[in-house]
Amino acid sequence: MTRLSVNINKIATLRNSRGGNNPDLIQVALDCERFGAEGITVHPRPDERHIRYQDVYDLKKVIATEFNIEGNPLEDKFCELVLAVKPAQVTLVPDALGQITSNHGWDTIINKDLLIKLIDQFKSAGIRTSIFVDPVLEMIEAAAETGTDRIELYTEPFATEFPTNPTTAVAPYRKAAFRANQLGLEVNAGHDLSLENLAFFKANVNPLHEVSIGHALICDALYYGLENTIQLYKRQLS
Ligand SMILES: CC(=O)[C@@H](O)[C@H](O)COP(=O)(O)O
Ligand SMILES: NCC(=O)COP(=O)(O)O
Repeated sequence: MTRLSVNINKIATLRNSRGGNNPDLIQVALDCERFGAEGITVHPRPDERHIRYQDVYDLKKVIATEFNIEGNPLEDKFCELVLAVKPAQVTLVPDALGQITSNHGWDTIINKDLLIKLIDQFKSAGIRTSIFVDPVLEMIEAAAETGTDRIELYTEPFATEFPTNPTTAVAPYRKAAFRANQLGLEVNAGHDLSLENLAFFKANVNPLHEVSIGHALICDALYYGLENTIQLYKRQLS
């Protein structure tokens, strides 16, 4: 089974654009769960341009499915936030300050000692860990040596190449998931997954424990409505 975790960053972007509380992030998270989402993902950034740190504390109080917090552990408040909130999962992402969106995975070889320390800290607090990586075998092998529970495969390159050459686009991900599985790592995936490319990705990448999807899903919800959209995405994963 592949779980669908809905990333609600874009709901917070819309809310923040007018300074009030419309749409209500907490209500949207609860509705995503009611409509079938198996998890909620947020990726707070230091500029709080979408998810605010306070949102993360507020969400934790109400979320009944799996709460996944993504972010860079080198940012000032990130580790403190995650350790206080204790989500089901933390996904470590090596984004630079001010980056528009995530655009690469960790170099798990160069950062291995740092990652070992962080993973130990989060796992000791009972939080499942995931490391955001490109589908490169050496990076996955080094990730396994950090003690992490999972990796999250960064899927933007797949999504970009998918329309012209789906088989070539998915090949590195298929190999990466296979190797991760051999090493005892569970596999998540995310970034630019969509209604168009998700079923093909799922059919080729095994095992796949969770996908986190935000941008395309929220765009689709403008046309199909949130409930229908979540059901459409879940159908791609069944
Ligand atoms: C790690 C990842 O791929 C997503 O969390 C993505 O970076 C979402 O962040 P933004 O919504 O800020 O683009
Ligand atoms: N981890 C990926 C994620 O949470 C959502 O990425 P996107 O669907 O907004 O590109």
